[in-house]
Amino acid sequence: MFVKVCGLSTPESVREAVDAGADAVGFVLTASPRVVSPAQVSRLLADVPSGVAAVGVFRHEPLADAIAIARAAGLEWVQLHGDLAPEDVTAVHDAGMKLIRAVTMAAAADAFADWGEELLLIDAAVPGSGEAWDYASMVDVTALQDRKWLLAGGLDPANVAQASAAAGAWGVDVSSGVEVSRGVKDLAKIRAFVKAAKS
Ligand SMILES: O=C(O)c1ccccc1N[C@@H]1O[C@H](COP(=O)(O)O)[C@@H](O)[C@H]1O
Repeated sequence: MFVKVCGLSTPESVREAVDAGADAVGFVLTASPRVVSPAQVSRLLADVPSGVAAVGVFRHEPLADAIAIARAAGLEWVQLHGDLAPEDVTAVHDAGMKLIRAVTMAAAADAFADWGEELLLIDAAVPGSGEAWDYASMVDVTALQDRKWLLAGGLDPANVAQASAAAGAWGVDVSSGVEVSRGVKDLAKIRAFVKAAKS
């Protein structure tokens, strides 16, 4: 199970996620209680080994701005929430970056199709809200069969194993469920989440 831990803003939380076995770490570069600056991300990357994907998270920014900000931060991955078109996937790749394309669980069926992105992420209606949803509703979506896709929204150490199995997800992504309060990560929960997801 691929595990991404998102909304990291301190060296301690980055090190905990990496040591626990996370496959990807996320840095929020858009309006959020978890927002970090590109300069902060550059410093946090010192604790991310080459085998772990470091992802810049954006929502509603113009694509060119997101790419420029991610590049300034030293990131090779972007996670884009908001309205995207298939051409945007090409534009991210043309910029030499990899893409997590984020859609909500209520998106039109076409949004679940393979547009060529590295990973698809299926989230609650409001990203980063900690809101759980009907994960099992994804298990029969034909477009997701044999796809690399991440489940997100309302996951935590207690529900991640059951939720990912119910959805048929290839991986998971978490933010709120590993926090002690909004925007403040709980190191023990990060470790417990990765362990539960990979168990
Ligand atoms: O975490 C945020 O604040 C955020 C803001 C804007 C876009 C995406 C954001 N995070 C993503 O939301 C989910 C985590 O949701 P939850 O908090 O665990 O319910 C994950 O995909 C994050 O990358």
